[in-house]
Amino acid sequence: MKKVLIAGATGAMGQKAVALVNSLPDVELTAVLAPHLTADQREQFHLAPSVQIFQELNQVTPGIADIWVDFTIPAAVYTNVNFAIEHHMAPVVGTTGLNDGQEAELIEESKQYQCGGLIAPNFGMSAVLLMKFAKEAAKYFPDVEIIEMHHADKKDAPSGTALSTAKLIDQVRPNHETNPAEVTTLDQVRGGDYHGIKIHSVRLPGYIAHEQVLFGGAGEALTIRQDSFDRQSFMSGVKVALDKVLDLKELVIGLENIL
Ligand SMILES: NC(=O)C1=CN([C@@H]2O[C@H](COP(=O)(O)OP(=O)(O)OC[C@H]3O[C@@H](n4cnc5c(N)ncnc54)[C@H](OP(=O)(O)O)[C@@H]3O)[C@@H](O)[C@H]2O)C=CC1
Ligand SMILES: O=C(O)C1=N[C@H](C(=O)O)C[C@H](O)C1
Repeated sequence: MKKVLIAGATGAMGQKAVALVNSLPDVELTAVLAPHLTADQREQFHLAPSVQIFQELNQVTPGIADIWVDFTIPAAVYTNVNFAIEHHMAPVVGTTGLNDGQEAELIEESKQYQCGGLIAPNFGMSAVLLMKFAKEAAKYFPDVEIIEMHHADKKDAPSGTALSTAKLIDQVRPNHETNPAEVTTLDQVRGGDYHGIKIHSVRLPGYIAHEQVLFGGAGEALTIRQDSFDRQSFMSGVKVALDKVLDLKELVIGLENIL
């Protein structure tokens, strides 16, 4: 039986992850890390009496879990994953906000501690495929912009998925010309800029998680879009990660690399 700790267990994604782990025969939820969770809220968050509740990272008992699932906040994820690796808990990370330098450090650390893990900016199959298709299309359409649309409570912008999409496109797209005569009359109206790829972040109630990649060419355009209408859709990817993470030799970035 694989033992699992869920960090962020009371959040929108954490609650889905608790339900997933509770439903699987070969994994056991042994602990949660949740800053404001108290013992009298166990039932509300579907936590068995055996599940240890930790409100602070430094209270977490080494050996309490084999796998560390993280759906927390950008400000906490680096410290959490660092702690998980140092205590031989294989991280399965959905939390966004790690920068390239932090990811590189965590990969090195995972090698040093011989602790495999996965960081997936998106556990949904539609987003994984969108990124793959966008990378392919960018070889032929160097002019591209990304629009990501999320629920109004999302704490970070751009989304981790949009940033990953831009990085994948940047790896393959040929040089392209931007319009040198462009004038803007409103601050940041052209969106954020990742190596010349514009990213536009929309935050609205009613939305969950959606992304469009728009490619423009001479007399034609290609639009690739994915929609996550329900957070349950991310759980098939989390399940794959739970199945495979203990076999990984180091920290891997991207669900597509373990499918
Ligand atoms: N990879 C993927 O497929 C997906 C990734 N995400 C990402 O997952 C993350 C969480 O999203 P979501 O569930 O919607 O966010 P929520 O705001 O609903 O949940 C965040 C949770 O983290 C908890 N938390 C805050 N600080 C800490 C800490 N230091 N240690 C442990 N827990 C902490 C919060 O507790 P409290 O409220 O008590 O402060 C809350 O329960 C985001 O980064 C989001 O982008 C989201 C969807 C899919
Ligand atoms: O905060 C969210 O909701 C999501 N976050 C991830 C991201 O930033 O890409 C994944 C998905 O878009 C949902």
